[in-house]
Amino acid sequence: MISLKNISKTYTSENIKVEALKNISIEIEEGEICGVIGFSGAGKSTLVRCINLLEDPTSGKVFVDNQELTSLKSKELRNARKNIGMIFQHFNLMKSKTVFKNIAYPLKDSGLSKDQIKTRVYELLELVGLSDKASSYPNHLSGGQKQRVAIARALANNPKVLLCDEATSALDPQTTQSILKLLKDINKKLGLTIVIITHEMNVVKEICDKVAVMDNGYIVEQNDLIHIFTRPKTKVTKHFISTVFQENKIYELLEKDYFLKEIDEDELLAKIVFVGQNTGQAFISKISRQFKIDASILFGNIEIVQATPIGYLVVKLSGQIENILNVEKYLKENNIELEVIRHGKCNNKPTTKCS
Ligand SMILES: Nc1ncnc2c1ncn2[C@@H]1O[C@H](COP(=O)(O)OP(=O)(O)OP(=O)(O)O)[C@@H](O)[C@H]1O
Repeated sequence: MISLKNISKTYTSENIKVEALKNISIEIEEGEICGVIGFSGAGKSTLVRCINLLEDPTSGKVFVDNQELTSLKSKELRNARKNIGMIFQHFNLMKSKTVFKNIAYPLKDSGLSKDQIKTRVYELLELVGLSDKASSYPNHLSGGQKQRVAIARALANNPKVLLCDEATSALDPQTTQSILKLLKDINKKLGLTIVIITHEMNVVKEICDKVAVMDNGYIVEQNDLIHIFTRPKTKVTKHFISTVFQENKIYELLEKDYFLKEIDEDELLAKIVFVGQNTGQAFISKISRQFKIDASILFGNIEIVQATPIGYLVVKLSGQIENILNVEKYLKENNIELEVIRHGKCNNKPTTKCS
């Protein structure tokens, strides 16, 4: 549905050049929800604004619904843009107009009669759960309600794509959940393709099928959600995953706790990540029995990602080095990821693998 091919974008102002996007390519399938995550300044907004050509790429091609937008003249582009709705962090509603008029606004040149517009607006109000707010003004609505109006307005022309630029960043966690649920419902009901820009992995975790991770103008990693969660490759992806599992807090605790910091020669501190069916297996007692090692669970967490449980444990394994290496091998063979945090034999240096 969306295809970006070798997109670069360089901003030039007062002779200063900023390369916001560097040769980016991504394919987003019809009906998919794709999250774009990255730190501030990574290029996320620029990327999403290149999809509807609110920003003109410096080079590269943009295709939406099999149409190359980058080759269109301005009138054709205006028409093509009706296929792409967009919502923003601060809602961008017209304060002096009622909810009804805000939603009706994009329909003004649609050729629909007054009655048809009224029917359409009420349909949209029902879709976003605000049937009783038609005559309210934006200032009398909560943040979540304002974003619902913005969603209704973005969907007025029956677009096939919805772009969401930090759409939940100004909302509290509970309202964020309700807006994400609404987006998921709309995605299912209308088969809408959705691109969500965010800096929160919890948002991605909640509704995305696929994730693109951005850093310094590049997409450094893109994959389906479970893959990103269980086998992140880059440092920046690992950082975002760790925010969900609260990994940083775990490491802080480990640093503070003298006894864990100074583990014995025959001890190993490791992170174990396991997915789906593996979460139900008694692999801790299995490795303990089979390889004659002691295994203590120091921290544990199971997150549900797209209806798939992902388990995360920090364990201390004690035993002979050969046995511990066999444990590593066994877990790998069973598709369970083990990452060494610290090994006693390596003078407690973090993330050092011993053999
Ligand atoms: N209109 C502009 N003129 C010049 N530079 C710009 C412009 N818009 C963005 N930039 C620069 O391009 C880079 C990418 O910005 P962008 O807003 O796309 O990042 P972002 O990941 O969306 O950041 P944030 O999460 O803070 O919104 C930044 O270095 C930014 O300063």
